[in-house]
Amino acid sequence: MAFKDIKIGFIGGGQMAAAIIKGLIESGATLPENILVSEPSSQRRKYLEETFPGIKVLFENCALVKKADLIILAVKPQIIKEVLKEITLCVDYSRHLIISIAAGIPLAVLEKCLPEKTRVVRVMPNTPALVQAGISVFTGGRYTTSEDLTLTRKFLEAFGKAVELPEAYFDAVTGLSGSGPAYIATFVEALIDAGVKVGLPRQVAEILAQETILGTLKLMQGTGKNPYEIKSMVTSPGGTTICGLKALEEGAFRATVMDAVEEATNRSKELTLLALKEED
Ligand SMILES: NC(=O)C1=CN([C@@H]2O[C@H](COP(=O)(O)OP(=O)(O)OC[C@H]3O[C@@H](n4cnc5c(N)ncnc54)[C@H](O)[C@@H]3O)[C@@H](O)[C@H]2O)C=CC1
Ligand SMILES: O=C(O)[C@@H]1CCC=N1
Repeated sequence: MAFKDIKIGFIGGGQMAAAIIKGLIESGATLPENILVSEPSSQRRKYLEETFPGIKVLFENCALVKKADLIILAVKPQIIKEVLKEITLCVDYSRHLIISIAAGIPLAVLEKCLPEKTRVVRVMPNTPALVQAGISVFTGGRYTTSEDLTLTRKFLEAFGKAVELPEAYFDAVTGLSGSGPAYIATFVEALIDAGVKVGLPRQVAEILAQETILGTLKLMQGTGKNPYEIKSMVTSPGGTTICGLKALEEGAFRATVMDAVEEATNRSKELTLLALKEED
């Protein structure tokens, strides 16, 4: 079946589902008519209908499963088992491919809660999907075929880049790229406040902070230079930048960033342990 003919059903129409839906529609990968979402909140259903004209928004998860080929589990990890229990009778392993984006929920748990032989893929996307600049990591389960993985890649590449990795990396991936947009946004916010602190009007600080981050990444990608080389290009002996860098070192900037990624990774591991423990 061509990708454009596949019915894509999202269970849960929150932040991440909406980011992916916007990416899918704006990239032209599929038509709004091929997208379905099941969502219990009436306010959210109204928002989705108004934001993405043409998509089908439902209340019931099983009704969605019956109408879709590719099912995206986009609910919070804490309720995923409840949702799996609800849909398991409606899942047809020969028709459906299930993609879970839930942080910390391992394939083993997903497969155990679904009918035998169900083809399941675990994905960790991130919010830049909203503007087709996402980075997603995926891994196939026990029953996925190479066609399923090709289809998954096609789906993910509609809203950014996709990398296939073993499941053992998923907690670390969640800590880095899954949660990463929040760290970067916090850094941008800090730069803006810093600009205001040294006397810049806030609007000026906003544009300078954003363009500096965007420009530095483009510089890195455009020249192929590594972060150390980019840093050296800016840092003259006895100049201004080295004084700023010293302050970052005194504030343990790099250790703090490492701690942030490690804490998020550990939380992902905790969610996994919790999901596995409930299995006993
Ligand atoms: N927000 C992010 O940056 C990322 C989120 N994720 C994962 O995506 C999943 C969704 O996260 P968000 O979109 O941030 O959460 P969210 O809270 O914005 O969305 C979850 C949606 O599920 C709906 N929902 C609640 N109970 C439901 C049920 N029984 N059946 C169907 N829908 C139900 C909620 O009303 C809500 O709209 C989580 O598992 C999270 O770990 C993964 C990568 C990045
Ligand atoms: O904070 C969360 O739970 C989700 C998972 C990855 C990014 N955000």
